[in-house]
Amino acid sequence: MKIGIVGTGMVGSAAGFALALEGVIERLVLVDQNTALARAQAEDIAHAVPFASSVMVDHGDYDALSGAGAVIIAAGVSQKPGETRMQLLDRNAAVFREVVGEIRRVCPDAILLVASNPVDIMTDVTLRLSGLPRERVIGSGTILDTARFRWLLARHLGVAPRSVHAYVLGEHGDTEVLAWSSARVGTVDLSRAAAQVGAPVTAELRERIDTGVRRAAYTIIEGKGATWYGIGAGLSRIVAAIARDEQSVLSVSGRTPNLSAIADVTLSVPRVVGANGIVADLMPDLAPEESEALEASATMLAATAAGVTV
Ligand SMILES: NC(=O)C1=CN([C@@H]2O[C@H](COP(=O)(O)OP(=O)(O)OC[C@H]3O[C@@H](n4cnc5c(N)ncnc54)[C@H](O)[C@@H]3O)[C@@H](O)[C@H]2O)C=CC1
Ligand SMILES: CC(=O)C(=O)O
Repeated sequence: MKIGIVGTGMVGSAAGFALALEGVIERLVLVDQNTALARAQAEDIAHAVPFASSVMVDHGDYDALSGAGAVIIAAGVSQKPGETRMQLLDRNAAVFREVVGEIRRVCPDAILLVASNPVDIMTDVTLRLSGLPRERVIGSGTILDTARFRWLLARHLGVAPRSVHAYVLGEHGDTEVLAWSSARVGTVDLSRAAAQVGAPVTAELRERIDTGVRRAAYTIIEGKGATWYGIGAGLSRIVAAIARDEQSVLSVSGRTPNLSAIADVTLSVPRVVGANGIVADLMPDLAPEESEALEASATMLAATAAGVTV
């Protein structure tokens, strides 16, 4: 599969690097309004290929995306220290009005994979700008928050993150919902598993992990200006699910027609992802307070998206 990346700053280049190492695609094309940057990133990533795979890495203008099966959009501005994701909305919506039209002109059938923030709103904007069916417009959503949740739980429990099955739902942002009640270790309910490995889940631990997940971007941006490795790997994971038609369950953002009382809202729940994009949604059972928090997140996202004219 040929994959395009539009926006080759920290996030786009990290995704490209992860894809080059993973090697599940055949071709990678990098596009940026800063053509010197796209060229340099492509050359640098290409120099990693001989160590890992045989992905063909190029840069180019939009026409070079022709034939791409999926295009990652990581163009636009990112948060400065202290800034929220939502504060990027107007600037990134303006970028997307240009970028989505160009991608659609060249590769009308490509799946669009949105990373730019606020990612749920940008995914909704992309869906409306592109006119694509909902299954072909995917936001990275809470794939990164879910990884952060699993990482912190795994460290506490002393098990591999891959053996922790837990999801973050709703917004990729301040109102996100950690689904503690449906978390499992192997097949065992989290609190019973925690008791069995001698690492109980206390209220203090829940508070610490909740803050660690919800505030991760802020603390990393404070320390190094941006986040890129986690999301780069997450984007590569979503592309792999598409390229290999895996039908893997991933927490990604997409238009959701049937979430409680809200008719149409773009947010994350676990979804089955394969060659055609989002194939099905898999809503976990939630505790009442988690359902309430998810509804609040959805209400905020639906109202914010409705305020953006495309
Ligand atoms: N979804 C997630 O989990 C995450 C999302 N992000 C978001 O990803 C986005 C990119 O972040 P970074 O790579 O750190 O920013 P960056 O500033 O390093 O890169 C953005 C790139 O977009 C390019 N660009 C801007 N306008 C463009 C246009 N009209 N056409 C083509 N290219 C254009 C710029 O030239 C720049 O190279 C931000 O919105 C950031 O908040 C960042 C981390 C995690
Ligand atoms: C920046 C961002 O959205 C994140 O690292 O979660």
